Amino acid sequence: MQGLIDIKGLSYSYEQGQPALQDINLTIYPGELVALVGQNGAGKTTLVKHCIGLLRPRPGQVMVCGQDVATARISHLAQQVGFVFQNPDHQIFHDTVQKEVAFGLENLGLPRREIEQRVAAALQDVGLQQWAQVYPHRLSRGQRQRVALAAVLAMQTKVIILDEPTTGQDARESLQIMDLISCLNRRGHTVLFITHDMNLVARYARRVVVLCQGRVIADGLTREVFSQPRLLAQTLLEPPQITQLANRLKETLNLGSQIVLTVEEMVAHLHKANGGSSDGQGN
Ligand SMILES: Nc1ncnc2c1ncn2[C@@H]1O[C@H](COP(=O)(O)OP(=O)(O)OP(=O)(O)O)[C@@H](O)[C@H]1O
Repeated sequence: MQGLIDIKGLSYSYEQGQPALQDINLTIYPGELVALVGQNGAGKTTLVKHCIGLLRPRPGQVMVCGQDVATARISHLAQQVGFVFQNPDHQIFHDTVQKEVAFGLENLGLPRREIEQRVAAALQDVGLQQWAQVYPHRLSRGQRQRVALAAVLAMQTKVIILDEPTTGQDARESLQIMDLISCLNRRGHTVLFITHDMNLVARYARRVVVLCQGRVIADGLTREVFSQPRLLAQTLLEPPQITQLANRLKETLNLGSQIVLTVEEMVAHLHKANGGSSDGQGN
């Protein structure tokens, strides 16, 4: 299958810096929901900036929806791939939420009625419909993050990339954002998200890519990657606590080689160990 994002031999160094990326080879396929993880400075943001044309490969090649980012116009890429920055204030600059979300659509020259419909739908998706006429910087950081997400949703891009989408959200809002992202993925968007939260990875991502010092050190099913705690430790990451607890109780729970990713799975295994019948495997 052809990848929507296809990265070959990508390396990158900032001026006078250590290499931020070294020989990255990575393909993201249509319909995937992939988590990109790694400790601070591992190169995650640098990698995704190449996918939206903010950085140009040197050397290497990055193809996004069939376009080579080395030569594609950013405005063309923006119709295929949407990007939500870690800090929403880097992308919010209009004086109402409505105008902010409409901006990309106006640049595309869409009819007024379509713009209004898309903006309303996007604001509804992120739960901000009643804030349409508000000055964005009056909103909380979590709400501003959702304004930025709405602006991307309104563009209806095939690919959505999010750099730590739950930063500034409380636990309930984080789950709401991730549920929305998961819903967008089921509606057909291909999603790549950066996070430091391994519980979110375990709950939402079927595939995880681990970066360490600019290199991909693991890329596979979340369940398989989290079954290798020593590999994760190279980049100071740990599987979720529930996964670690289940590993310690492997024999009691009769888990064999099965990996537990969520509390719900743990409960199912406990139930089974006590004579119930659920197999508890999700992703
Ligand atoms: N604009 C820049 N100029 C110089 N060096 C940079 C710049 N941006 C990032 N770097 C360096 O490149 C390396 C990778 O940074 P990057 O921001 O991609 O990592 P990250 O994994 O996204 O980190 P974090 O989780 O802290 O956001 C780091 O060593 C960082 O200091």
